[in-house]
Amino acid sequence: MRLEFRQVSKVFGAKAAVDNVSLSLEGAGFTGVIGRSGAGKSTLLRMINRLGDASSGQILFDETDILALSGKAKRDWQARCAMVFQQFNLVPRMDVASNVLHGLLGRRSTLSTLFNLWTEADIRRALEILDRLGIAEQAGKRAEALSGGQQQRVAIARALMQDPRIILADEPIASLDPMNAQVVMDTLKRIQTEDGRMVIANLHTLDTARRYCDRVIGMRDGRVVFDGRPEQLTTGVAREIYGADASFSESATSTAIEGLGPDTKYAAALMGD
Ligand SMILES: Nc1ncnc2c1ncn2[C@@H]1O[C@H](COP(=O)(O)OP(=O)(O)OP(=O)(O)O)[C@@H](O)[C@H]1O
Repeated sequence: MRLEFRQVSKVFGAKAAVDNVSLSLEGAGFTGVIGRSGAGKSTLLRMINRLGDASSGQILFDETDILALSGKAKRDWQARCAMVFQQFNLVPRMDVASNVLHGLLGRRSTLSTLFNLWTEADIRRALEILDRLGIAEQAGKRAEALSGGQQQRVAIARALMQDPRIILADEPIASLDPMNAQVVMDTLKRIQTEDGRMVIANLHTLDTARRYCDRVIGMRDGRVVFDGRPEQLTTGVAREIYGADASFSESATSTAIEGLGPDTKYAAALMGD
């Protein structure tokens, strides 16, 4: 599988949130997109599954121009590239299993959705996915009763229900404590390596990008300013991506997954959040 951006831009008013980006992703890798707040990471991701349309350029998936899709073809594409969000976007009062089954929305008739007419096979699959992600025992609970890390795993389970080729994760761990962040990142890594899905994740910390990604894309002011392997992501390169001055410190972008990290408020301030 191949996802290719050809001179893609997205303009809001006079501002180019994404500015003439060309890049190509091949196969089932784990790609991290990093950059300070406002660099254009979310805008880039949202264009892939057509949550936001590009102003110009082309995005090709295996030679299909996905920006030209409409109607059913567009909905089918959106099911093939599922999105996971920072705030999980679950239905809080609904039980976990139903939240997962809602991943099938768009593939079913409105009527069967309205009356919760899931097939037995669908329900079995939802439970299998929850089991695989280690949260089967939560299936009957309301989503809002779960911890943030568990909720994000439910969101990933909902995404998997669509059997997507691509998983787009927009700051999937930004609202989680270090322990839960690690569980969620491990989960994303597993479904990339075990299932052969392409994962593209916007990440706000360098150590996470280094630890989980095969490839890192650095964005600054809408442009791709770095595209390489995690080991090429030196402190100097990071400084260029984040545009930080001499006070930039590598550890300031750490999530402290290992429990050694810095004050994350300081990191957020440094990156302009
Ligand atoms: N709907 C919109 N209307 C106007 N401007 C927008 C809109 N969405 C994004 N922008 C602008 O586009 C730029 C890129 O935003 P984007 O959210 O893609 O950045 P980001 O790197 O994901 O940042 P963050 O980490 O804060 O989410 C920002 O300057 C932002 O203000």
